[in-house]
Amino acid sequence: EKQDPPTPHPDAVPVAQQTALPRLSNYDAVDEAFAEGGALVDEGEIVLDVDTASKAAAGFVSGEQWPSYVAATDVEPAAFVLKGTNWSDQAPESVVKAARVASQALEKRKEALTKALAKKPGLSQLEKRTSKPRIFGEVHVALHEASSKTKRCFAVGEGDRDVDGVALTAVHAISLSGAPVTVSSFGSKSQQWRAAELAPSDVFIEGGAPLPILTNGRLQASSHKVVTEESNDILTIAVLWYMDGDLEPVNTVEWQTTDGPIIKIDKYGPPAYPSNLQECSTLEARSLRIRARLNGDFGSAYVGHATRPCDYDTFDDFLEVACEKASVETIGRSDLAGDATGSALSKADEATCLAADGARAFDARGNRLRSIDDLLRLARSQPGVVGYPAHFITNDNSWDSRAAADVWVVPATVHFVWPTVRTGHVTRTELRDEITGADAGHSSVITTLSMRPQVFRISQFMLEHECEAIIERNRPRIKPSEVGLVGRAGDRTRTSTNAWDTSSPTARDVIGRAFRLLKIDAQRKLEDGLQVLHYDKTQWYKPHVDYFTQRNAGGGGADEDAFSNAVPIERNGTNRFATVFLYLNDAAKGGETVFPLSDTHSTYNGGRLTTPGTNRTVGFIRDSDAAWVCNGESEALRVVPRTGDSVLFYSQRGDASLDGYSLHGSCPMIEGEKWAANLWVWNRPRDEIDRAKSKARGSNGLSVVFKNTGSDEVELFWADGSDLALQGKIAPGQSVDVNTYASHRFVAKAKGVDLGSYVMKRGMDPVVRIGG
Ligand SMILES: O=C(O)CCC(=O)C(=O)O
Ligand SMILES: [Fe+2]
Repeated sequence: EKQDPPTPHPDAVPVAQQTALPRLSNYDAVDEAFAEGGALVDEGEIVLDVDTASKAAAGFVSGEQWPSYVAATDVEPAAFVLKGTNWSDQAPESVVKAARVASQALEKRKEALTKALAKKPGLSQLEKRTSKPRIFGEVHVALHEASSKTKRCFAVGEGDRDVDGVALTAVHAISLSGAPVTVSSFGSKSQQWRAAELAPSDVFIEGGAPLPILTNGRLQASSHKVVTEESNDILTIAVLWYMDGDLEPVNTVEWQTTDGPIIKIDKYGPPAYPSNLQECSTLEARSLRIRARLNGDFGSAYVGHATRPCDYDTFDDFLEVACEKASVETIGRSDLAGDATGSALSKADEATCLAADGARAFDARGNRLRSIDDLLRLARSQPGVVGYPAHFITNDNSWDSRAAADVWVVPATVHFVWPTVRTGHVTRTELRDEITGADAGHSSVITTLSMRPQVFRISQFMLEHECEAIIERNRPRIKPSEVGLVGRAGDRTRTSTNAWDTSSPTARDVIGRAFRLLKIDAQRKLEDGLQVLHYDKTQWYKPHVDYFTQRNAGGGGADEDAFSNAVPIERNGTNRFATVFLYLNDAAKGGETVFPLSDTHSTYNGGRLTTPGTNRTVGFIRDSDAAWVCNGESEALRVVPRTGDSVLFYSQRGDASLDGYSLHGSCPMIEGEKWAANLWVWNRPRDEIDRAKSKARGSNGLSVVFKNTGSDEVELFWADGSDLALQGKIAPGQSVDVNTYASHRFVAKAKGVDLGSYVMKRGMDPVVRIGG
């Protein structure tokens, strides 16, 4: 389903053309046109004949300057806006009457509309900023000639300085032939078209945008698209009310009055309201494209909006408004979820957009934005059309335009996720710590490798000597890898060996850098420490996901409920969020990190291996497919290890839902050896799993040391039914630690001869001596 472009006003006129717009100088000419044409005006029923309306429109277009209102576009619809304390004295009678009908209809519905609006997301904060409750009225008149197919009327209000306004519009569409017309209105929040049949005295009412959509610095209440018979000219008279900061206005609303000075409205011109910021008083004030990084699939929330930084007095106001608006546009949109389940993004609406709660904003290169000045600097650096950056109004449907934004807002409780933009997209980033200055000068290049799952190569993430230091420290410490909540020796899906490095100085440096890459404040409880991995020839790691599900957290034998808090999208849920995977050497051949479900498959839709499994079978993949994704025929993304590079991928989408597409593994080593390390970073502190882990250990899990007390090398096997799975080789005098379970059985051999069989029991001596 094709999306409408984000906020940009479809009539957005490039600056160069704006100055060419005609201005009306003489209202009398308009009025005369109406009068001469013999407008038929009755109470409650207003009919203009085509000739009258056309003349009026022509009058608008050919005029020069007209005080207290502006004017017309040179393209259809011919439109004008009436505004100011005395506009009703100036407007043609017919327009005044029609506007009054519309406004009265609005008045009748006021209570219901404001109640409905109060329930909408984003308005809960309104009270906080309530200043003096005021309601402004404004009338938009547009003539839609019969010849055009698309007839639109935009009710565009003035920018609300503190951008918390609520707008309501009523449209009175008058068919000039007297036949009923259909008016469709596009709800800026619902993002849906609503249609109504209008008889001449009917008024179509729309509860307007609860949050501002600033278009050219204006509050766009709603846009009305008029659909009618081709042979029918239409005059639309839209009455726009906008309320400043109060949902229950105490004033009586008089549609035809506004307090405050006469304000010149120039539909495409500079804002008519005062701003503390000089920047806002010029046409050069640019909008920024705002998106929330809430849905990760396809790279980003490609629903976004534009706003001008100069319209905000404080950065926190900007953040709150931009974030709530972007969130509202994203949440509940199943079409943005993009996964097999099609489940809408929803839980993230619990996330708050208040800076004080931890909401933040970043530019597209991951730089944290902290002030209006930061925003203005960014806006000034944008090429393109004033008001709308050129790439924002493009028809180009490519991922670039859909997935790009100037500002990425991140509500509190979720994390920044690097915009993927498109495969091959490159960003350079500084990994310096803003506070301590650590890693100054260390910049890396981030290249998008896959949109779904979200995978990036970070080149030059580590220096060569750091890689060497980590290898050398851990070479003597590695032992057969553990998988799962309580490591299960003997899990044959993983044949590499590993060691945990949580504290060496190099490990700490690298972990700090990884947090800076992720834009998360470093915290021990958010990481698992560096896990160093070593693969010898033929060793591999079957594709899996790095996050825990209630199923895999059980560790195959541990309490199934051991870890019940594994749904990160739930309140306080925590799980692995991102993996920063480090390549410590160039693997000679094989050993690529493979992503079987990556969108790099040309047969992605409907092809082999394109579903992320089900909730209970996350990461499920047949052995034959696991082998297939590693051979050349498959187009699965395979990341070739390169010394010092890292691959970053996310196990959670931007709204903190788990992403089954993050399935990945290590292809078997064909030649040489592979040294690598992973850092798993959680979305919230991992206390919960630590508790679950000790509970599991306490019930069924055991930690046992197998010590070779003989003089021959011992091979230790885990007996999986009748299969023997090699766990590792133990040199004479050496030992290995194994995490296992009561009732599991191990077999030791030397030179192919059985030395013994050992059944694990609770309360057993944790040191098992083999041989000698
Ligand atoms: O070795 C690799 O390339 C992947 C390892 C992995 O998936 C992990 O450590 O979780
Ligand atoms: Fe993994």
